[in-house]
Amino acid sequence: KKPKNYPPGPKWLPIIGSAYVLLKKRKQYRNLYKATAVMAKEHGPVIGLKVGKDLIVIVYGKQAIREFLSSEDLGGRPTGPFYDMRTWGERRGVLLTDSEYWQEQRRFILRQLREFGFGRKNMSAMIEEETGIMVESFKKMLAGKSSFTHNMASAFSIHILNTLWMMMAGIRYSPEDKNLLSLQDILGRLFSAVDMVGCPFSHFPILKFIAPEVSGYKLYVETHLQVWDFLYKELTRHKETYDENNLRDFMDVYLKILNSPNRDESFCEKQLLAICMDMFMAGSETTSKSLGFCFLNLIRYPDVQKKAQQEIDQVVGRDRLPTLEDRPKMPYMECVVLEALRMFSGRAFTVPHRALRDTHLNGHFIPKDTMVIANLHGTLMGPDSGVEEPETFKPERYLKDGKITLAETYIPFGFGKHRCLGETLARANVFLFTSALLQHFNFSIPPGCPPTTECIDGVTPGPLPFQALVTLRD
Ligand code: HEM
Repeated sequence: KKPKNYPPGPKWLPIIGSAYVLLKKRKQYRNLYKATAVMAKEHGPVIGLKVGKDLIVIVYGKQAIREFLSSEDLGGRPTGPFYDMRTWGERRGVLLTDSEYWQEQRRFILRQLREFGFGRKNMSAMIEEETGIMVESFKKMLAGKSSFTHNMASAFSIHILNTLWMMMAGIRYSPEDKNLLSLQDILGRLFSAVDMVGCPFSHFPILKFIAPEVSGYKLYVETHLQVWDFLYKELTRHKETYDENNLRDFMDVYLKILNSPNRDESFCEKQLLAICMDMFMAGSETTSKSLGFCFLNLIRYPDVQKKAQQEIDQVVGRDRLPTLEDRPKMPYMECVVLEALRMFSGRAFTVPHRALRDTHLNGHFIPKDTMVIANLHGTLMGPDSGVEEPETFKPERYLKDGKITLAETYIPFGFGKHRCLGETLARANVFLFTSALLQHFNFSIPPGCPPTTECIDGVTPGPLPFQALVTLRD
């Protein structure tokens, strides 16, 4: 039965609840973010759903999103068979990262990542090396000609995986390496098996038993195990080569804590693997798809590209790659990054939260354990976002008198207790990859191949494959 004053939403049918409306609308609008934006028009900024056994609330619109992300009561993380590490943690007997544990781990991760990867110097050098590799591989693809066409929607994923894996385990693979390609493949399959608002088998647990293949359960378990094994092998290697006086990466710093006698109980080996898994899940597709949106728009808006290149030429020149030290002198490029992030997050959702106790949102009752998730389209592109022509790629919108000014509604990384941990790394990656490529190449629409602006529906929406004509700059 619907709880009293539960947020308005489509009618509930027995057993399936409102899943059928969500599915129908999703099919009609081809994207979950569009479907839920339309539902917000019908029902208001807080939409109450029931999918199978789960209560799910979707939040849309700038004010409701602010209230949601500021709420302590809504600061839990989902439990149960779900997209993140917990499911797989449960099977493996991990200490569940419920809210308190997570906040402790979160503080630790942020502190340590500042040293291995997020600290300005290390991070810049690490990403620059990778951008250099990407520029060289593009030059190879020219094969003596002045231009070639390339699918830019998926061009970045291997390189972004490398930057993440460098930070976690100190390993850089060559772009053709078997291990790296297999990791990319496994993660890709894992993403296709899950969904931001859960998977069929999490809402209808019986599907696990009666339809393991069709419900996606089998694929989900298999791919999780593969990533787990990949991480576990590396952890074993780290333990064998560990040297207390030479901490190489995030795994080593965590091992140091594990070796100390008075460590807190939330620290354990499985927790470390779970964090690595989370970082792959949260950091790989998000960053590479933001870069995909960036280049999709750079070919659609050649004037923006030209302006960015002028700034790069002026500040960096052509003799060395751009670094993070150049960033304060490149406000236009910085705005290109901000706009690319808006294009990505404006079609995405926050991570799912869970109501820790009975509470209220926007005047409606939210029972304990309801899953709550925000559609960021509401605050970054929606009608009340305050963003003019939200579908237009316009870096200038952030520049006021030569200074970058961000509106309160600009929250591509969320905010509050679950604010993105990887913001610094993600922004550095988008900045350095985009400026290094623009420094060396022009990108344009190949004759007769206009790109589509439709995007892939899924956990993280990305541009559909599109070709760019890549030409060496003179
Ligand atoms: C362009 C790239 C990225 C975007 C747009 C992005 C965006 C977000 C958003 C919107 C959230 C949810 C905030 C909330 O629910 O309140 C989030 C959470 C998170 N992100 Fe990112 N992210 C990006 C890259 C990364 C990277 C590179 C990493 C890791 C290295 C990362 C790690 C995380 C983690 C661990 C969380 C969960 C935090 C928590 O629950 O406490 N993200 N991100």
